[in-house]
Amino acid sequence: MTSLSDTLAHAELLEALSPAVRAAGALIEQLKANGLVQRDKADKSPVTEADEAAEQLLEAAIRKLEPDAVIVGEEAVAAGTIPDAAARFWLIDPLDGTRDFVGGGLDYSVNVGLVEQGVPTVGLVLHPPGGTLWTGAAGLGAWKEGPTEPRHAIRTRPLPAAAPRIVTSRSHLDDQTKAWAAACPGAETHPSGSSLKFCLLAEGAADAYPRFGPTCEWDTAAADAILRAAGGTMLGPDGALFSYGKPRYLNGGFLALGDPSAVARLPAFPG
Ligand SMILES: Nc1ncnc2c1ncn2[C@@H]1O[C@H](COP(=O)(O)O)[C@@H](OP(=O)(O)O)[C@H]1O
Ligand SMILES: [Mg+2]
Repeated sequence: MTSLSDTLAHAELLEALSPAVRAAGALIEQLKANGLVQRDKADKSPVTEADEAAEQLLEAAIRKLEPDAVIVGEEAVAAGTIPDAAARFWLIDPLDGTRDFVGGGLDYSVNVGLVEQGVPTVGLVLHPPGGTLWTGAAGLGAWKEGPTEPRHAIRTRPLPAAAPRIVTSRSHLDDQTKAWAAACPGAETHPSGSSLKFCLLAEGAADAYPRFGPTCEWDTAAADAILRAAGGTMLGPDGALFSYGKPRYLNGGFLALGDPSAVARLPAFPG
């Protein structure tokens, strides 16, 4: 069995997994260029061969580092492989934003996150169309790198006094979210798809991401780790830090913030 002392340090995990996440992104782009075959899962959400192939690649990359790793992957769960939550486990969403992806949109991402004692501690998020990779690890910091920008540290920004930027789901925008955003004086709202919303907070390009409806833990863990490592926070409806390893890996609503002190200056969440 792998013990905590056997596992690689967080910085080494980021280094070892970055090429795998990039390879998964390249595979997704290649399969997209070849033409996608789409079908509906039991929950009626779409899935393609790109989701499944990318998850297999990522799972193999984690197993190479940690043969006994507990890995919770979106497509494996859909196929009935649902590991019990452990003190240390990985969450993979090989293609977050599949609806956008199959619709020809570009807001989709590859996500790998590590959870330790309920806290997301390591995260990698790739935007395959743009080739941008965000990474972060608890206590170490967060980084961004892309074709036109070398790897550099990112930080969240203080909540601006005027015109805070609120990111919301494009495909699951509900009335509660609209009402919360409308109650923020002078706010600009930007609908977008997938975990990329957290990355905008992490790099200081947006301030809040309210989500009232459910998501799954693999949708948020990787990007949540990056956001926290960049100085942000992620709160549940009770105002406590959002935790992982919940029943069925199902998330309730959350409020992700770039500036943790913003919670006192924004409308009450969930209201
Ligand atoms: N009712 C629901 N229950 C669980 N997860 C949901 C959900 N509605 C949406 N999601 C999740 O929200 C993700 C999309 O987020 P967004 O709306 O911000 O783009 C989807 O990820 P996938 O595309 O990986 O399936 C999906 O898992
Ligand atoms: Mg997802």
